[in-house]
Amino acid sequence: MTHEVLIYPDRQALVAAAFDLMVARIHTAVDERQRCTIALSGGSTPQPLYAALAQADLPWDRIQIYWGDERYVPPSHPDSNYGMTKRIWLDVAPIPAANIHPMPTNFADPQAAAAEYDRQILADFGLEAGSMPAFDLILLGMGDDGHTASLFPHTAALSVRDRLVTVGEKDGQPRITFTYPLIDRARSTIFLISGASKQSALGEIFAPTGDATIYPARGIQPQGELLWLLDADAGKDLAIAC
Ligand SMILES: O=C1O[C@H](COP(=O)(O)O)[C@@H](O)[C@H](O)[C@H]1O
Repeated sequence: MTHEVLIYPDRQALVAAAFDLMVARIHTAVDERQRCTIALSGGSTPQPLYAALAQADLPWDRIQIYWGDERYVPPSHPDSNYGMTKRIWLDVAPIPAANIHPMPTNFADPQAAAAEYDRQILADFGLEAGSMPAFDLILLGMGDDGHTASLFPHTAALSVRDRLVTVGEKDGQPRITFTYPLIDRARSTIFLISGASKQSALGEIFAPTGDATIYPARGIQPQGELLWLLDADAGKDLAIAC
């Protein structure tokens, strides 16, 4: 399977490439399986991509949208990954409401929220407990510290192998996150990474040896396609290290 690093001159070119790749993966999935299951990242980097997708002519009724991680806040909170995506993309595109599957953040115990999303995904995919579904496309970002989804350095979520979804933690605050095994089952995993602040973590992630508990994005080892899309600011000097 393809594992590739692609470096684009600037953020605009990065977003254009990610848009073309996502549109192509959506059409392939719909042609082959009559639907496309996508898990999205949050944060700032994918926002222009989501704005572009909002205007795209896509088979919206065939697209099922999930999130790979979420901050434990209500959808109306400025930090909500779902809230951001809704405003920029999902409120604009003609996607049926039933095809949008935000992570729950209304349980008193975030573990219960993670368990509920796990259950929902299995039910939506028509699978039994203990199965690991294959998303058609998982979009990932990466923080300056090398975290991806809400798999943060030195946290318990990094060791969870028996569930689809678990509780992550950032600075003592809970997050909900896909686990490594669920991400690794995806048919296509696309990292979207922009900006010079990501250079140092990327250097560690692409070093021949290293520790995924320090740089969690290093632990992503999908059996399907893996594409690292970087802009030149993020990928500076990386071609040498790869
Ligand atoms: O907290 C998060 O951060 C990462 C990276 O975000 P960015 O702002 O540096 O693009 C993101 O991928 C993740 O989904 C989000 O919850």
